[in-house]
Amino acid sequence: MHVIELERVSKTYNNGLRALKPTTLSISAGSFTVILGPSGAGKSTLLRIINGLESTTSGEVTVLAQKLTPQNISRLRAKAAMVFQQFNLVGRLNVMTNILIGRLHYNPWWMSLLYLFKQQDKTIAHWALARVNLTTKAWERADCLSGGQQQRVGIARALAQQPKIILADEPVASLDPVTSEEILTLLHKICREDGIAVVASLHQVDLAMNFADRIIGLNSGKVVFDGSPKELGSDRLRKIYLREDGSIDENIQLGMVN
Ligand SMILES: Nc1ncnc2c1ncn2[C@@H]1O[C@H](COP(=O)(O)OP(=O)(O)OP(=O)(O)O)[C@@H](O)[C@H]1O
Repeated sequence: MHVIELERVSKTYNNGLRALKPTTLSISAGSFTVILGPSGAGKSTLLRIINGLESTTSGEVTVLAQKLTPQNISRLRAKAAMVFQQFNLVGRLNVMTNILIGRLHYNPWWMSLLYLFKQQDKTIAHWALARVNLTTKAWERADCLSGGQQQRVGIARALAQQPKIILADEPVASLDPVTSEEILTLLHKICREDGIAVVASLHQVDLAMNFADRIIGLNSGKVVFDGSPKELGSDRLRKIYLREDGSIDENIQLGMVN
């Protein structure tokens, strides 16, 4: 079953920049997909379109078998939770309240204004916190946690939405290599055990190779590779990271793949 389907979806920003060329692809339930590509390739644009945070210029987005429309966007957004590079926590609030923010989709707006939550929301938030192994930090201020712990809270907040999809926009870009590996291990475990499809954009090719079922390579808004890590040889990787002037992004270690 496909949880995400894009049919000739494109995006041109108001300044005329064509961030995504017509793209057709689908994502299977419970799969772990990594989007690779140089800076400015359109990775965030693609993720934000799936979540309805960015409008499309053309084409159709279908999430959980329903075409995205202004009428259903907030309901479907609850099922496609986002995880961000900068965690997007409210630093002055404690961890538990940050996780409960994931439940706001399900409550009336006036409850969210007052940070009021139902008992069921609290039960789900406790479960989500345990899922990321941070139960002992429930009442600490979010901005007192390490980067890795803050990202765990970001993942718990996403889980509190009870999503079918997690869209992670460079979830480890602000973390050291060991913590990055831990966070991706956690996302991978959640994907496998809870059957949640994860779509993550990454800059690290080695992590993509280790964790992805499928890699989508974007270059200048165009899908230039779509396959398993095994199929990603150095020639294909070069194609993903090729700049318009013919040079290759120097941060990419082409030796990582055969
Ligand atoms: N709101 C916007 N208005 C105009 N141009 C934008 C906007 N958002 C992104 N862009 C441009 O669209 C292109 C794709 O941006 P996007 O953020 O999707 O790339 P990315 O692959 O996620 O890059 P990075 O790895 O640096 O985050 C870039 O050239 C960017 O400057």
